[in-house]
Formats: sequence, structure tokens, C-alpha cells
Amino acid sequence: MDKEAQARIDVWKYALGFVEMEAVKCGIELGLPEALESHGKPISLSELSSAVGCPEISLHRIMRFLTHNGIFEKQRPNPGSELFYAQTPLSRLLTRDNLGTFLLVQDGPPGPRFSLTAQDLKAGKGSGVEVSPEESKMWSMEFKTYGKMFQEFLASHAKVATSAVIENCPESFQGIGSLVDVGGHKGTAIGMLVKAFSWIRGINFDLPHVVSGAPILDGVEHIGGNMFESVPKADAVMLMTVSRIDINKLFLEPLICEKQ
Ligand SMILES: C[S@@+](CC[C@H](N)C(=O)[O-])C[C@H]1O[C@@H](n2cnc3c(N)ncnc32)[C@H](O)[C@@H]1O
Repeated sequence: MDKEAQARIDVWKYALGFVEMEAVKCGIELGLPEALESHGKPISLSELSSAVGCPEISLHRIMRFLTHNGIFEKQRPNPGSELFYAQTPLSRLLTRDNLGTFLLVQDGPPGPRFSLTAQDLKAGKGSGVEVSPEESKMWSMEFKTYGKMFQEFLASHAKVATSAVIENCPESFQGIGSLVDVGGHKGTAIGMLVKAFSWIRGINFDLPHVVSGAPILDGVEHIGGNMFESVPKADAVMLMTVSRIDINKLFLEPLICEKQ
């Protein structure tokens, strides 16, 4: 791989390397390694949910991430049968009486933080449906300094990522008459796509207060709404780097290809 390509991979690691650590710490806080250990054999999602007191919908999401990253292992006794989770040498190191607490203390003393915790998961958050107060604050830009920096990040990320898509996958846009970018922010990505593939009618869909401040873009209609309720109809839908902020650090779903 050439150095440029490697650099593009590495930069994601430096930006998002904390995600894996946050997820692992959350798993330790929940007591997942202990639950699997005391069960003594691979455990189903419902059994694990009762063991750690966390709703299945939230637990499934963190287990998907942790198995994808090799912390736990997925097992199916027969093809098509129920999924079970099993310990790995790594998860055995993560019980609190082994190295689990060593990882937890690296965070320093507790204080207000912008991350998902075991407490959040136990309260059923992380389902991808509810909007937390932290998220509302974040998107409504009450966090002024952070908000400004985040806006800059979104604009630059959209440019970099969309340029790569235009350059490397132009064939994907053949035959698409209309395209909606769900969570498209101010429309940077869809604006660039419509400019590159002029036969496409673009829709930028985002929260109402976000699109209300979006610039006018040729060939792009801005529509405000909530993606959990409905999204505008189009020939194709795209989502780029969209996840709820409180699960952003943990799940980053667009980046994860689940191992089957
Ligand atoms: C991380 S940004 C990604 C922006 C852009 N897609 C990109 O990749 O640069 C996530 C976007 O999703 C939007 N968003 C969050 N919750 C949403 C919801 N429920 N419905 C529609 N858009 C939402 C946010 O306002 C924000 O613009």
C-alpha cells in the first residue's frame, strides 16, 4: 500500500482510536466479562441481558461492536440457530479482578463526560431512537466552542470523503435520478455529488434547525425533519457518518462491517 493510502487509514485511527477503548470500558463497567465467566459456557443475548441488567436492544449494539473487534466471540451451534457469545483470551483479561479496573482507572475520577456509560445502557439508551439532552445541546450549538469546531470538522470531512467517492466510485451514481443525503448537515456532500453527476436531483435532509441555516446549492433541495420518523422519498438514500452523538463514540455504524 502506498504511503498516501496508509496515511488515510492512520488518520482515522488517530481520530477515532478512542472508540474501541470507550466500548471496552463500557463493557467492563457493565460486568460483561464476569457475566460470561460465571455462566461457564457461551451465553445468549437474553441471558446476558438478565445477568447484567441491561435491555437487549442496547446490549446487542455494544456486543456487536465488541465481537466485531474480537473482545468476545460470536458462536452459532448450527447455521440459523440462536447466537451465543463466548469468552476470548482477551475478555478473560478484562474481568475486574484481572486487568479490568486497570483500564477503568485510566479515565481519572468521575465527572461530567460526553460518552456512553454502562448506566446509559442500563437505562435503555443507545437504542438509536431517543434523543438525549446532551445530543440536543450539542446539535443546537449550546456548546459554542465545541460546536464551532464540530461544524468545521463536518464541512472538511464531507469534502474529503465526497471527493474520494466521486473519484473512486462514479459508476455507483449511474441511473440514479434523485438522491437524498440523510443527515447531510448543510448539504456539502450532496452539493458536490450533484455538481459531479449533473443528472441527479439532490435532497439534503437534516434536522430542521440545521437545514434552516444551510446555503442555497444548485440542484439541491433542503428538507428538515427527523430521520427516525421518516425520510424524503428518492431513488437512493445515502448516510455518511451519521449516528446519534451519544452512541457516536461507540458504534459508528457506517464504519463497521459486521463479521458474519
Ligand atoms: C456527524 S454529522 C454527519 C454530516 C455529514 N453526513 C458528513 O458525513 O459530514 C451527523 C448529522 O446528522 C444529523 N442528524 C442527527 N440526528 C438526526 C435526525 N434525527 N434526523 C436527521 N438528521 C439528524 C445532524 O444534524 C448532523 O448534521
